[in-house]
Amino acid sequence: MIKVNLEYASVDLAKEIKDGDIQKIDAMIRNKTGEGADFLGWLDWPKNYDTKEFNAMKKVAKQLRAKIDTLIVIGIGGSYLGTRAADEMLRGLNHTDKVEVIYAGHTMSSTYTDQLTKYLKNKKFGIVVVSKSGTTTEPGIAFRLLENQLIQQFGLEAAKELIVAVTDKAKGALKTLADQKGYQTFVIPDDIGGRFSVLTPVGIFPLMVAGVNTDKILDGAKKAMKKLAKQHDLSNSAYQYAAARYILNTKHGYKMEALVSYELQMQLLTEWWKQLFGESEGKNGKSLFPTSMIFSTDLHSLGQWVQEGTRKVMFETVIRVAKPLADVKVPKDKDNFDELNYLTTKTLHEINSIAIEGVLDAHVNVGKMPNIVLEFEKMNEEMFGYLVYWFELAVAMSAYLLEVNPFNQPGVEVYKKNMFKLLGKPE
Ligand SMILES: O=P(O)(O)OC[C@H]1O[C@H](O)[C@H](O)[C@@H](O)[C@@H]1O
Repeated sequence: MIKVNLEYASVDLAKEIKDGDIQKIDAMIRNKTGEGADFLGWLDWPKNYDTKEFNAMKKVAKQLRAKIDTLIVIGIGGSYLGTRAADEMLRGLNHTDKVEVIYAGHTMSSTYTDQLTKYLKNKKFGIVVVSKSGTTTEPGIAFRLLENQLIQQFGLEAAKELIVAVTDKAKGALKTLADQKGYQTFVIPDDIGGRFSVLTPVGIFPLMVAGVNTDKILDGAKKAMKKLAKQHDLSNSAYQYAAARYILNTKHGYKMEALVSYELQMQLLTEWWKQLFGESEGKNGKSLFPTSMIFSTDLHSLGQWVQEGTRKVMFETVIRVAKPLADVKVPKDKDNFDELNYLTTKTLHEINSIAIEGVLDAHVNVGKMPNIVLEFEKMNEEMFGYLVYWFELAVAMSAYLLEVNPFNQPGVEVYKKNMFKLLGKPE
């Protein structure tokens, strides 16, 4: 379902990396002998997840969905980006669905929070609050505010049916609070870190409430798991991608990778990818800075920089989708004042695909910017599950190639400590 095309990348895997090194790291991942191996629960998750819990989630999600018109998903980082990535990629602007999903707790903006609380005054809303640690400040504040509002609007008893928490099985303030107040909880497994957790209740439960077919997402992930588990060397496409970006970074001197999609509805997917790669690899003074662009949108802003700005700093990784969720025809117009009739023999997706060809040529051959092309078969639920698993395996390989632990994020604590000190948080 994903092919890595290195035709435009100026990388020769056979010459620039030893297949033996890839095989060694693959064995380290599979045998769980590398640094951070306690957090490899995602590796077998598509076959190991608890179907009983998933059936219970389906039931609760159905009940909640029947009661609300708006779902507030509270969470930050790995506790929200994957859900929103799937929601936007799969549902997008599909307002025919009965539940609108709004995200909170990923910001401390007072303006956003105030606007949200006002917007919810006339809504029948429910809350899914997600936090692995159960102690993160942003979702904590958002939950305190919105829980209060929900209780005021619908009463204490109703709150027990309108609020669900996804958190650690035993520890953290959120778990204590949910148990004390009688809110339903679902579990984030101990051995799966936040940014690897979208296929656990973290992403799956809110997506169920949103009406997304999560069985298909998990089918896609299982497909990826099965296929990639058989390929221990550079025949594995996730490893090809990891190796190519590693070579561009460490041997050709590139410092940044921009993930580019021509699908507007993959914008949040690129945000999810940024956390996955940024937190997994940005350690010990190493790794590429992960950034992203949406084309053709950003060709009209950053396109100039990409074409002619500083060279040898950034390369692009382009997602090319073969089959979109839907396609549109450009209509014929008898007057043709806008002079677009020449496009009416093509669909919008065909035009978008031709744009990719033109841009690749401009950026690679004229602009001398390497491009890795990721060929995605389609853009549906199955594909979402597949690509999540695929990128997770790729980042594990990629971080181990850099000799960093893919599964911790010690640097994130530095700002938090400062902030808590300044805020006078009790020890
Ligand atoms: O799920 P939580 O414990 O609330 O954490 C949410 C996020 O915040 C932290 O600061 C971490 O750096 C992220 O990896 C994590 O995804």
